[in-house]
Amino acid sequence: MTSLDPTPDAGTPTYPPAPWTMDGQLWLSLFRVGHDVDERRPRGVYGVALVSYEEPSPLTYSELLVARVVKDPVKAVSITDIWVDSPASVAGGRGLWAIPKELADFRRTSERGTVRERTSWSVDVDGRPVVRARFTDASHVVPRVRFKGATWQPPIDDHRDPVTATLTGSAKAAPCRSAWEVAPDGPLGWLAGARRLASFRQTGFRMTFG
Ligand SMILES: CC(=O)CC(=O)O
Repeated sequence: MTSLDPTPDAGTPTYPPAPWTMDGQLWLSLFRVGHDVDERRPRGVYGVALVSYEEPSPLTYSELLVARVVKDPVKAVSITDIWVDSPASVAGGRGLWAIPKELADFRRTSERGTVRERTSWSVDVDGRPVVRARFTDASHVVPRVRFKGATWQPPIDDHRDPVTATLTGSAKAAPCRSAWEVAPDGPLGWLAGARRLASFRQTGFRMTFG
């Protein structure tokens, strides 16, 4: 895998060139936020996902992201908040696609029975909780389905214009049970009172992004 140094500055982590073909697993819940939070976070439905990017992905890391669907100027998902535990992923996400990644600490434990799997996640920033979440699912027994979509991100850092990126892939996907605790005084405190609508798990996804 070749790497790109996004700027001539020493100190910026190198990252793989786009597109990234990523393998992993994902846990997603949809929440309805009943009030406008700020300009980037109007009232509406938000997806909150925990993702584990695994071998043979060109970068392996854990991720917490919050996103909503936008229709203008394109129909796409726009990520409002995102943390990962890989400095190279932060640099690549920001440099290639204007995805506003920051660093956090992640812990995940999983227990698999004959059919069901139970997974717990915790995410902290600077030693302070952001979210805790628990899931129970059986997605590893369902057939694989294809998905495709796009992200649209307003400019950050050195970007002058919004950035759109496409994604296509497949995964075993099924509804799951979830329980979330969002730290009310943490960076996602604006989600703390939101109503959970549904939860899904993707096992064994492979997607090409960008
Ligand atoms: C390719 C990516 O940037 C995926 C992600 O980390 O959100």
